Amino acid sequence: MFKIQPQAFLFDLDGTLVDSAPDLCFAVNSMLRERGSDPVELAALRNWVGNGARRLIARALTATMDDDPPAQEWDSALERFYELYAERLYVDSQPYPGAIEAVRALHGMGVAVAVVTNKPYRFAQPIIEHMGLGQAIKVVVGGDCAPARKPDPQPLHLAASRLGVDIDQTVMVGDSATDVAAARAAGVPVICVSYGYRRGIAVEQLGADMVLDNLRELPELMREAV
Ligand SMILES: O=C(O)COP(=O)(O)O
Ligand SMILES: [Mg+2]
Repeated sequence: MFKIQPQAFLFDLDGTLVDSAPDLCFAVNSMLRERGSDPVELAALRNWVGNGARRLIARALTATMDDDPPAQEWDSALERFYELYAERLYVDSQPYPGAIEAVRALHGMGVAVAVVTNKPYRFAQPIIEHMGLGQAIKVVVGGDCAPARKPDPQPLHLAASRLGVDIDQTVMVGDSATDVAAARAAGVPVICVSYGYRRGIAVEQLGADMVLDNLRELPELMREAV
């Protein structure tokens, strides 16, 4: 599959390494309740994650209000969500099966690992630490770290440069069309997981170079390619 033996993997976070939707949903619903709105279903919210917190809140407000709220209300809803989510980053969130062992195995093989997420850095980094991956994941690029978020390729370039590897020596691993588009824009191969948050798009429609059901398969592929 790989034309090159990659020096680094760039992992998406939400929907790829961690099922973060339950804690996101709790914070979104706490915010909505405070505003007097009805809560949203976890199943619906899973389809709204992946384009950053602002878009998540915009989707939640649009789904629960008859009319679009005034601009300053979007901002205050987002700020309140940030406060509520900060208190609860990993109460019900779970790493996906195989994710932790895959990252550790790649690290042990001398492959550099970064996370490139649209989640704000201040939320992403503690989740990675909590999963026990703070040592293995050398670089975390959050949605607020580069001038633009995925699907723009800039966060991938930033991650590669912080890792000290050429972008051509990296492979992106993600769960969504956003990740595939960012990888294509950066000209790097992309692997998608068959689970995660895809906004209703079938995994076969994403146009990934490879689909994996479990990230545990990734270090095996690297070993086979040696
Ligand atoms: O949209 C978000 O906040 C996070 O999304 P990502 O980790 O899948 O990039
Ligand atoms: Mg994702």
